[in-house]
Amino acid sequence: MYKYLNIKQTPKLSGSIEISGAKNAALPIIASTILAKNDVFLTNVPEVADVKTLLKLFSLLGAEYQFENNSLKINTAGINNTTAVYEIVKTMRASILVLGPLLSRFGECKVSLPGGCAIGARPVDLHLKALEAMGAEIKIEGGYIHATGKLSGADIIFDKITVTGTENIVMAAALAKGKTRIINAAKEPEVIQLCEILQNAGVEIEGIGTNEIIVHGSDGELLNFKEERIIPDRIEAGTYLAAGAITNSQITLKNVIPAHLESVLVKFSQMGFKLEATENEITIFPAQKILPTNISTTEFPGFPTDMQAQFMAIATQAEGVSIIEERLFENRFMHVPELNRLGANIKIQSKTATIQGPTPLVGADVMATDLRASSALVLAGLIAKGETNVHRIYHLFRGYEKLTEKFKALGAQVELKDEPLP
Ligand SMILES: CC(=O)N[C@H]1[C@@H](OP(=O)(O)OP(=O)(O)OC[C@H]2O[C@@H](n3ccc(=O)[nH]c3=O)[C@H](O)[C@@H]2O)O[C@H](CO)[C@@H](O)[C@@H]1O
Ligand SMILES: C=C(OP(=O)(O)O)C(=O)O
Repeated sequence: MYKYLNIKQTPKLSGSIEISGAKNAALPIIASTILAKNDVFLTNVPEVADVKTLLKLFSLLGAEYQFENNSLKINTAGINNTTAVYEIVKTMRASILVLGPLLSRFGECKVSLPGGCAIGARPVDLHLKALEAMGAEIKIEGGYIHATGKLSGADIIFDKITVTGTENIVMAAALAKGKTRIINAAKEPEVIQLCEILQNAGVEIEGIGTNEIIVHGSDGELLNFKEERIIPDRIEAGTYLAAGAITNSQITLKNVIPAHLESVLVKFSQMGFKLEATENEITIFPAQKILPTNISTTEFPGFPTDMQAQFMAIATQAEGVSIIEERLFENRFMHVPELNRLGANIKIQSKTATIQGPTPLVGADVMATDLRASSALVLAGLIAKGETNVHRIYHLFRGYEKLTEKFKALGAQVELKDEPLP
């Protein structure tokens, strides 16, 4: 039975919540355990659908794990199958993250080619070209990437900055023979944590957190992982701050790293919200007047595309015209027609959305189309008059742990309900 999320208008939120571990850090780090020779212990692992999907894939490959209370113990010694099947990859594109480590450990693997998704075409050509430069032979057969060969270090120049592309090549390079130089590498905190964990496991890596990473490969020797704690989810944190902002309330988030949210915090303060941050907490305070904003999404440390939809929801309540440009994904405005159904006045021209605020919102039935688009609809539902029902919410559970519990803890009236049969 499918569920939908019923949200009743909530004039004010209050209180505090804990932010979970980052989905986009946990996924590559779990993938990297393919390179381990020992049991790996990870804590602060979010219990979200994407993590469970990756673990299901690991079971199919022959790995063993225990996952309880956000702690994961994983052993990949028993991997005896190197095919990531379509049935898994179609539900989660990030499955592509097993390509680099499987190939570097086993010299052969097959990974279903991820198709496009709701936010764009999202090719993986840059991952494949980089692996070819390291000596892999890549064939596309029956919808699968079939990669073979022993990897050697190489100079890789990414034509575009790619997060999972950088992660795949760092993992491939960790076991390759010789030195791999990745130029135009991604600098996201999740990429940094993956590099640091591999470094703690014995791989020499230079330039972590810069756009040129150098990995000295172990030439096939498996790694000795330490126990590691997944960093807090900066996008989950940004989403709850956006809930504070759209309801113009004071709320506090615990277990966050404010430095990972700098570009997002700057936009909140430009919109009139006061913020206070300590080492691992952030409090947002109401604005006297919500000001319009101009946002252009870009790679870290710029404004993240994964926060674009949430800011669009807030911009519907700003006094004036906001302009939001989406520069990373060509189809990441699927929330716009749904926000307009709630009463927003948003026009799209090519990569740019123009939001005329403030517009009163009125509850309606709306459809979630992808993870962050869904969260923008939940935010809008908090302030929409009456009740809003967000359908297809399985998207939300890909990336938000204990979503209803956390919103309820902040005083929101949200309920999961069973979809009535047609
Ligand atoms: C699991 C994970 O960490 N997902 C994040 C990751 O996705 P993901 O790693 O898939 O995103 P990329 O950084 O690779 O994509 C950036 C741009 O490069 C393009 N591209 C990428 C690879 C390639 O081989 N060819 C190519 O053309 C993409 O289509 C996109 O236009 O970074 C995105 C950008 O910050 C975030 O929105 C996602 O939440
Ligand atoms: C786009 C996202 O995830 P993915 O890359 O897994 O689709 C996201 O986390 O917002």
